[in-house]
Amino acid sequence: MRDVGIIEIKDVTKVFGDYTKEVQDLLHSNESKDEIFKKTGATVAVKSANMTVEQGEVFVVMGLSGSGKSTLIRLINRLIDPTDGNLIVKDKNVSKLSAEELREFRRVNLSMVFQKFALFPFKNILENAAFGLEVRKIPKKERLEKAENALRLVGLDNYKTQYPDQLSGGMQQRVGLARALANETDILLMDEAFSALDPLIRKEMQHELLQLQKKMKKTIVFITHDLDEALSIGDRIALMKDGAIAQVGRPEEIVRKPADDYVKSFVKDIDRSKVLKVKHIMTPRGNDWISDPKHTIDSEALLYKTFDAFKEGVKELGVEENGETIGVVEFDKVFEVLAQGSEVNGDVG
Ligand SMILES: Nc1ncnc2c1ncn2[C@@H]1O[C@H](COP(=O)(O)OP(=O)(O)OP(=O)(O)O)[C@@H](O)[C@H]1O
Repeated sequence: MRDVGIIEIKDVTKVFGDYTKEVQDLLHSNESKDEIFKKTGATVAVKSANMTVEQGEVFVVMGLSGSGKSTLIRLINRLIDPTDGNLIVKDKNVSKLSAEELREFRRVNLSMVFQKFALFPFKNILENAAFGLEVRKIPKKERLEKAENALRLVGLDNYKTQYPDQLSGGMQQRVGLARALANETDILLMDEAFSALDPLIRKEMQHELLQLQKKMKKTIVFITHDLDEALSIGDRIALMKDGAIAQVGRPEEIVRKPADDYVKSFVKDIDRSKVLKVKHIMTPRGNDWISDPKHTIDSEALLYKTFDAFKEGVKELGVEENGETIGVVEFDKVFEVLAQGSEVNGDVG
């Protein structure tokens, strides 16, 4: 892990409309987005946002419609220019790049996956997956090879000669993912990438993304308005409200230690056993480790999956990742986490 994040968002504000002195003063005096719009006609899409995305993590940006998620992701690849603040991606200040530098920078570093993306009906799956590379004028042989590798990663290599209308919605979305993976960039920006899929397929895609991520170790910024999705795939989550970031934290922090009443209201009705994973509450294997517990569970398993073992009288489970025991989860801890309510800023750890 690097000392600094791969993406650093520093005091970034985006205002649509004129950034007049009046707007700036209202922002400084912490006036609400609605009031600023009423008084000036300017929309505050992102407000003094600060966050750091670490290399190799799945960083989820979550919030209601209009909270500023899409604007934030578009600021990262500078499809939108910030009104104020700095965006540092891989040590480069993206706001300062010339048009030419920006094009090259995006090509090497950033790929984007959208909810809806154009698959060309007259191109087969392989050609569709290679389309991003075609735009970049990569020679045909090379781009088809890369696209084929990417299709293999998403489990679609057997379908490469099919056409989009022969594939299900979930499979089509995988082609979109393959198209982004074929670019071989370190960073993937995913904007509501699974939101158009029906619930079961969506769960499946979330699972596959995490499996892929274990192999690829990309840095993924994933936007969603769905709390379950955020909790299930995010290493960390930023929750946005009216353009501001209300909290950044690991899933269990968001659920157990909401930073304010807004975050608390977001998480209050969730079934913790179905969103928190074993890895979220385990005690990591330390120097004082004596021996592996007899019974084990996968680190990605949801908490309710521990119930059967605990019902049998087992008191603790070894937590496994890639066949290695990385920690332990005790019955008492699971019980404590499921039994307690969340406390705003409370010390519940
Ligand atoms: N091009 C634009 N011009 C003016 N206002 C805009 C523009 N794009 C976004 N906005 C406004 O900025 C705010 C943030 O929008 P944004 O699309 O980033 O939110 P979001 O959280 O991604 O919402 P959704 O989930 O509905 O896509 C909203 O109030 C929106 O109306």
